[in-house]
Amino acid sequence: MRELTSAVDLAVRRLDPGLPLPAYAHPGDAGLDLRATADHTLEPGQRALVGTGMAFEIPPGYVGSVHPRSGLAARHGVTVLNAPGTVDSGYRGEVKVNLVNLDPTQPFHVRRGDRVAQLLLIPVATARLVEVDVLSETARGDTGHGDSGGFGPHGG
Ligand SMILES: O=c1ccn([C@H]2C[C@H](O)[C@@H](COP(=O)(O)OP(=O)(O)OP(=O)(O)O)O2)c(=O)[nH]1
Ligand SMILES: [Mg+2]
Repeated sequence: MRELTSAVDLAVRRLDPGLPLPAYAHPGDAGLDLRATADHTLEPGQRALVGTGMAFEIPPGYVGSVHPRSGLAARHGVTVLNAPGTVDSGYRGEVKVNLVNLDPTQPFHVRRGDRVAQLLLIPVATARLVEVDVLSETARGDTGHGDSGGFGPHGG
């Protein structure tokens, strides 16, 4: 893979100096892996707000997006309850991960230092609302929620 040609500066404060900075596991990865500051046991169906020990200064025009790790979901049924979590650019507190164990039978053990989620830095527009009486016409109009067909090879 070619070297990164562009990256956005992201200020980070380590509230827990014992943990490494969040990092991309591979060049080209979209998410910085976030680690847990403490041990947690999640019984089936249980959730926990897991500290990451990191506070960020998300640049204006961006949002920090807290995503699940697909390996945790596939192997253990563990995901981020509010996925994707929204870290506002004005937020200066510790980023926390609302981790939930959806496995019906197996408890899940988080250990300090485990990578529990990933943070994506995503451009986001701020809307300036313009109230109107009529919206512009389109081919779709107001159809949605499956109006174009269901699932399956033939569109259902
Ligand atoms: O997964 C997440 C989601 C949010 N936050 C922090 C950063 C974010 O800026 C703040 C508020 O999040 P959000 O707007 O999603 O929550 P809310 O329920 O609307 O709370 P508030 O009224 O404080 O905005 O909480 C996290 O640390 N992790
Ligand atoms: Mg909010």
